Amino acid sequence: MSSARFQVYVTRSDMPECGIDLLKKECNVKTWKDASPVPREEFLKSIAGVDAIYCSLSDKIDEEVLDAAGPQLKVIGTISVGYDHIDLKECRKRGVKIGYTPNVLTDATAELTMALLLTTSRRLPEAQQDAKTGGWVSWAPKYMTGPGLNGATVGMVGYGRIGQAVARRVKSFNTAKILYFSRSERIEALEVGAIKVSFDELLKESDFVIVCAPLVPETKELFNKSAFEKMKRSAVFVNTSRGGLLDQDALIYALENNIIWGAGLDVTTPEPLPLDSPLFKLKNCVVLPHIGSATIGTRNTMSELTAANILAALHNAEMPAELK
Ligand SMILES: O=C(O)[C@H](O)CO
Repeated sequence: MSSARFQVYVTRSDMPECGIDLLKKECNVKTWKDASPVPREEFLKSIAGVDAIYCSLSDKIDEEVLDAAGPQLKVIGTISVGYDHIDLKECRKRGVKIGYTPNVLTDATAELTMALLLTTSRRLPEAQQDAKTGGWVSWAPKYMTGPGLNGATVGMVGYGRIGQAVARRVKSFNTAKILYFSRSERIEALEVGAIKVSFDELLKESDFVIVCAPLVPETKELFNKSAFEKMKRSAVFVNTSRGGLLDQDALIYALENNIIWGAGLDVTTPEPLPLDSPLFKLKNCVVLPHIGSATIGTRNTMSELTAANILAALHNAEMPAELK
């Protein structure tokens, strides 16, 4: 084999093999030995001289990492559609390309968003717990009741690929109205008759508020105390995007004081959420461990796309999914 094989560092040992195998055909692949995020010190030490880094959303890619890798670094491939863990400006400054995984996880994430919404609104964890522990005494008319989607107004915050896929699914539940808040008017909204409104109007009108917007400086802590106070007391809040879109303490306050009805979170700050977080103690909150895209097929496709992005960049070819 020629000595010109590319050097790639992979930040955990359990990345789906199909992508790693693609890389191995052409590259020397060095992988962190454990199925957990590589410790920072180890990461910085291990990437000196590499051409590419295959990382996940748990790895912060900043100036220090780029310095530690060195000027030959060509590409960062992240197995995620979110890129808030990467310093885009710094990458751009150094000509380091970024590959990510849009589109391929849209359906899986939309499915999980619906599952979380229904799990929260229909109180499934609480109901199962009750059934298992003797709380199910008899059928009772008000027992385990919660808000339904039929006839409801649903507000989508963010109307990109995932937001649209959620809206299509929501529509099939016979909702009365779908509202959305987004920087620009979205032509795709016509498909489900979604109406663009201001953020405040969405908060005021919606029975369900679903967050599908990316975490960027403009959306950081968009949901603060004042936002929760503008929502209906009967509202269900669902976030499958990033924990940083909300002030978590403000959400805890809103849930503890019945300012909103309930919340379903697939993302938190930090991740994993510490076991002593008040969110775990609240009956009106469902917390999942960031599993939006976790179908077997989706994760395999994400891994292959991450590898394809890296290989294309290494060969100076067009990347299948470059973050521009
Ligand atoms: O950004 C992403 O890709 C999701 O949050 C995890 O798959």
